[in-house]
Amino acid sequence: MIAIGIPRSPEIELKAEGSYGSLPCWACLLLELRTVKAAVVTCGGLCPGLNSIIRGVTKCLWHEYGVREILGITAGYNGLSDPDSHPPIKLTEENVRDIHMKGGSIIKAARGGFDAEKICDNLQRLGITVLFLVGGDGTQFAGHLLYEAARKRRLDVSIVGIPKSIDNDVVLFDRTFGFETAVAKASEVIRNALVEASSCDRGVGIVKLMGRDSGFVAMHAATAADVVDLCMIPEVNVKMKDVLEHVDATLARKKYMVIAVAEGAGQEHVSTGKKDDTGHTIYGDIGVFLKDTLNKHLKPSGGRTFYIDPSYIIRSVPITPNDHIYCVRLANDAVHTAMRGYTGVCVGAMHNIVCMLPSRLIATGKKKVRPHSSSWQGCVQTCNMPAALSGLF
Ligand SMILES: Nc1ncnc2c1ncn2[C@@H]1O[C@H](COP(=O)(O)OP(=O)(O)O)[C@@H](O)[C@H]1O
Ligand SMILES: O=P(O)(O)OC[C@H]1O[C@](O)(COP(=O)(O)O)[C@@H](O)[C@@H]1O
Repeated sequence: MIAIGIPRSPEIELKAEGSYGSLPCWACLLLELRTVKAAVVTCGGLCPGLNSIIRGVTKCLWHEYGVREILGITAGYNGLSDPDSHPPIKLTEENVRDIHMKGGSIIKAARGGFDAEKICDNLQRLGITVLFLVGGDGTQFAGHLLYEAARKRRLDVSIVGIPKSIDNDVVLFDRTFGFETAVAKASEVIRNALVEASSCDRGVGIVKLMGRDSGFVAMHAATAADVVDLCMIPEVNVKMKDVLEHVDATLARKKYMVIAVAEGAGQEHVSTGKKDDTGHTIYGDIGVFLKDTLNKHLKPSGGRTFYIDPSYIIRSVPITPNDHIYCVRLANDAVHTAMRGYTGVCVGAMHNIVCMLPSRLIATGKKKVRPHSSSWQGCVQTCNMPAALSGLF
């Protein structure tokens, strides 16, 4: 594993030196293991693989370090700020044994509830010395704030983030866990849409996929399914006139077609101008807009749409085998990172090597599809989309 520009937690280093003179850190940690109390929390929306991460962290702590005090914090940051209302559960080697077989998070994932000072109080009160934060850029931003607050108090706690995003929109790291699973499920749904569309004269299957700000799921699923004629992503603005022309040309050629659209695509046509309580933009429904617009457009010629919105089905499925392997790797490396006293960091793969980076870097924004990239242009080519919809003009 590689550490990029990261100092070790000074508090932990000082203590180790004070207690054990010049013993190497690894040995110090082995001697300190009796005092380790770990906790893991899952924040934000669901994503395939959360249970694999919880299990991987628990098993690594249990078997590699002999840690027996492991808490699953329930309901995201709510459970850290207010553990009396959201009591933690004990994680053991036994009660996590088979949890990777199902989707979701056994400790529940949630938004809201972040309060750095209250969380520091509770970390002290519960005696937590190692904390794993599983969540997206928002969670890791909050994780950075928590690291700063803990540092000010000189709390002996290692805070290590494991970035999560079904949209694969986490910056700097190669990919997020769960993304491959989402693409596999989304491709399957796209093929269902093909069955409907192609079993009807002038049928148009529309599949709306997750991706508020980044179109990786739609792009990869469209490319992988290899039956899509139009893919729309948030990073590429399109004119409805060009969309309708492409629909007409495709139907004239094939008599049916399939559209994969990311939920954040085409917001210029459906913008609500509103934000929710947590400050996130409320997106207009591009899927329903496309369905209604195309139904109106196709009615005179006898065509129709088949609209599928599988969002929560996709993110609630169990993890695929390769993705599970990635989760185990991330979980193990997160544990090794924390047990060496690093804090305020996230772990993830860069060029397929698991690295740790300061959490504040992960929180600097969202990764986006680049319209000029070979991935997007490859998707455009696979879908046989015209230049006007390619994002190049
Ligand atoms: N700027 C912020 N300041 C404080 N807490 C935040 C901030 N952004 C996110 N959080 C906390 O992290 C949680 C998860 O963030 P969110 O953006 O909803 O999902 P994700 O982690 O998947 O990006 C939020 O509900 C909130 O508790
Ligand atoms: O309905 P919820 O739970 O607010 O979540 C919806 C959003 O979460 C996402 O799945 C993204 O979440 P992550 O990238 O953090 O996994 C979006 O694609 C979707 O719009």
